[in-house]
Amino acid sequence: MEALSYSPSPSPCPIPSPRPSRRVVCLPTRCPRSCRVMRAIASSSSAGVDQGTTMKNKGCNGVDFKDPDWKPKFQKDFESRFDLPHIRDVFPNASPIPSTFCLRMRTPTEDFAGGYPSDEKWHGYINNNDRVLLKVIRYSSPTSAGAECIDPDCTWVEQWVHRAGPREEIYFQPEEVKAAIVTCGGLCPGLNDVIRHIVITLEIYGVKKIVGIPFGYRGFSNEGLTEMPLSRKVVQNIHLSGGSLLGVSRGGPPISDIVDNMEKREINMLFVLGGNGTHAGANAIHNECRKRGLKVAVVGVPKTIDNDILLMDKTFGFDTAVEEAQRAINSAYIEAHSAYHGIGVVKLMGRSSGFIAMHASLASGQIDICLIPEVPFDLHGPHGVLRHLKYLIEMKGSAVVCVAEGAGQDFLEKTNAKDASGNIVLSDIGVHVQQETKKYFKEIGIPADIKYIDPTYMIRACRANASDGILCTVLGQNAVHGAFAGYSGITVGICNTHYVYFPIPEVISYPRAVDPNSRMWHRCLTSTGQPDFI
Ligand SMILES: Nc1ncnc2c1ncn2[C@@H]1O[C@H](COP(=O)(O)OP(=O)(O)O)[C@@H](O)[C@H]1O
Ligand SMILES: O=P(O)(O)OC[C@H]1O[C@](O)(COP(=O)(O)O)[C@@H](O)[C@@H]1O
Ligand SMILES: [Mg+2]
Repeated sequence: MEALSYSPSPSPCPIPSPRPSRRVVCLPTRCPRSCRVMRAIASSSSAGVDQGTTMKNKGCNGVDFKDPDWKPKFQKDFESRFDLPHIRDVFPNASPIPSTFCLRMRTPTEDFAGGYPSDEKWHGYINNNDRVLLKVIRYSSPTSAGAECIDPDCTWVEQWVHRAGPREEIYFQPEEVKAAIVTCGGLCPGLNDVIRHIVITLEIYGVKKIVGIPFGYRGFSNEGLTEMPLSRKVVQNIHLSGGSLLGVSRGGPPISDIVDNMEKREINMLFVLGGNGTHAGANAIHNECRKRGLKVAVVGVPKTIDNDILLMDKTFGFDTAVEEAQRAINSAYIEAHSAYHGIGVVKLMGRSSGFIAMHASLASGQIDICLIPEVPFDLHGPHGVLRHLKYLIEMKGSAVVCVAEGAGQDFLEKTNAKDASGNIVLSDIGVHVQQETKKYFKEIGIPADIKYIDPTYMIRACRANASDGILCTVLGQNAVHGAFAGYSGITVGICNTHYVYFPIPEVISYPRAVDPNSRMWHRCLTSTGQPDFI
């Protein structure tokens, strides 16, 4: 094959045409989407930032920046938002007992007779007042790359969240606990690892009654689905395979029915593994339990390979999914590279967030065009994707496109269909890109060999890799610690490499998305060499 000289982009500049820099100028949480993306349009040379009249004086959290005390007020508000709901809020007289969690276990037959591990002191407890910094960069200017500012001057405001871990005092007697685990939504690598570690940790606390709820929230309906007794023995090897031991589902009964069912089964600790929808459900269950005066701890573990949960470094399974996507991308690359004028198209998951596509493209280094829902593009026209594909075929003989499932939905006919959970059923952008590419090359009279690969379910049905396995372990353990500490309506996450608890509403107020002005997206663009497609 003749070697062609290749410059990654038709423009003289290898990086796509300069965009106006975008700054998120308010705290993401609690901001409506319109406000959240309110941005300072600053020319890259401009030191000053025109934040628009709204942001000049009033932030989207309703903060009046003219008020000299806005900062302490903001911090107070932040603290109350991130305060963790606790059993004591409903049962003020609930008194704690010393923790039964101890890592220095003795052989059960000797010192374990009472059901608890050794009573030897283990000084590894978390203090209730321990905190983790949510934001760790002190931006000196709103024009600093990636600056997330609260006020127009980008003032440094410490934002602390609660540290996760075992407490010295607990609010549940282990022998009175009936713990249930439920996995909802789509699959994700690592679900079994989390289940395993929740069960193991519960047993270390001394809990004997542990059950799995089959097939997500549906398992709480009266559909004849029986709960699955869980123990260390049952879960010992479940992490060796993907999927969920308990099964998953979308949809399910109303919240009041779920809580009725929990009451009937006497469940007073519920561990909920799922994404945005599942967490909305978990929070509603938590509120319903409070309304009914039930002493129940509801704790979430965020599960989404889309990585679209707010405030966390990442969610479990994401790394595995990205790694697994490499296989599909590499196959597409080999197919494309081996064919005469070969074009590979790979569709990856990502309903509204393009994290998997972006990270997989970046990791592979084999993608020429990455299309994600957050970045609009034209397929046709002088700046469209197809024109660029022609350029790539002429210049280097092959090309590989990675498209996230939620990208380019405007080009497709809307089905208006929803799945059982109420999520919009998307049309297939991968097939569309494939078909339009075929048509385009036929029209312009250039032969092209287009191969479409859709590894959608393969990347989420696999077993967690080692680093996700460890993440799942820590999250699962911390979920149990949170419940025993008396918290409810919380979820657990990794934040700046530390493990923390968040009140559920703070992490699901909207799906986390790729910022098209982030340095990561720009890194992806430098890797693909793609221009703007608008
Ligand atoms: N707003 C909501 N309130 C209560 N339950 C919800 C809500 N949205 C979704 N659910 C329930 O959560 C479960 C999982 O939701 P789904 O959107 O399918 O997955 P994910 O949790 O991964 O986002 C389903 O059983 C669904 O019925
Ligand atoms: O075919 P299913 O089960 O609806 O799953 C498809 C969906 O799963 C996801 O990967 C993850 O969705 P959830 O977080 O809601 O499970 C989406 O990107 C995708 O649209
Ligand atoms: Mg979801």
